[in-house]
Amino acid sequence: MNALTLPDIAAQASRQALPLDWVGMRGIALPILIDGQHLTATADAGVSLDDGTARGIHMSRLYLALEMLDQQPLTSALLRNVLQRFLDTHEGLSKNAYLRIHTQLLLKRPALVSPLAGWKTYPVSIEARLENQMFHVELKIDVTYSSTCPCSAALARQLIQQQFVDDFANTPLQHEAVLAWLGSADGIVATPHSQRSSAQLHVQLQGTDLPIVGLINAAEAALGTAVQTAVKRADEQAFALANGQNLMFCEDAARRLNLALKRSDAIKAFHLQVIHAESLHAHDAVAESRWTRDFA
Ligand SMILES: Nc1nc2c(ncn2[C@@H]2O[C@H](COP(=O)(O)OP(=O)(O)OP(=O)(O)O)[C@@H](O)[C@H]2O)c(=O)[nH]1
Repeated sequence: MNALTLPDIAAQASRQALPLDWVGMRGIALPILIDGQHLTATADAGVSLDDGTARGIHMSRLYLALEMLDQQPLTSALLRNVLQRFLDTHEGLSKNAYLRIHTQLLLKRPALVSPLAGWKTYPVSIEARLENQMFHVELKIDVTYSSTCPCSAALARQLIQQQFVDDFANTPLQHEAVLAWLGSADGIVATPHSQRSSAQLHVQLQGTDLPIVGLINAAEAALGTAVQTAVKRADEQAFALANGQNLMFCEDAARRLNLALKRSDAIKAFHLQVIHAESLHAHDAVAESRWTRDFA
């Protein structure tokens, strides 16, 4: 063997002629560009190995194709080009190509009342595949919000009523006295429980849009109680009002999100899950909803 000739094991014939569904690399570090921001991401890149007699795929070719994602804004068209490069560099070996990108989107969110703002992260996964020449893109996005239990709120209100009856029994009602009572600890003898909650949105996209920020905004608007960033007392009071006006079981949250996602023309189908990390229980309350657009 010539000293300059490197052994190429991948080009050898496989001892067992067997096609494989997915072969590639997981957890490749990568900068990507979304919404004008350079974000740190990891990518899982792979192809099917349809030629069962080939020993292996060419990992370096997939790795190098990912360079296309460095500089250009992430779009559906760019994802498709990367997948096509995977296949072009594996001609005769692979029919299907796969790419998953995991990142944390950073969005600056204004306070509810005060002129402040702060940053919030949203875990996002983008999954693209070119299968039998059909291109598919899916998004997974986590949105965190607050949920106050409507049952607990009703029970608390009943206790407040009872306290009112006790404190004002046989007393002529006077506006000033009632107002003072409402502002005292006796006026709010019980409080409903609320919890930090999370919505996990998994959507299949149609068309050319990659509406990551739009979907997050739509989900937060539908819930009405997104967790906050910078908070002064005026913001906390507005948040208390938002929670009071948006009392939610996990079922309510799932239904609100279902209706909001259906309104997006970019979505072909979705599966959503909401998780209320209960403060009443040591376990979580969970609801799921699926939907597929009817093209009939
Ligand atoms: N197929 C395969 N390659 C692996 C694996 N683990 C590490 N590699 C290495 O990935 C490296 C890159 O493979 P190739 O893309 O075939 O490299 P190459 O032959 O120099 O590149 P080309 O000339 O484009 O084929 C090789 O050094 C492999 O040994 C594995 O499990 N499967």
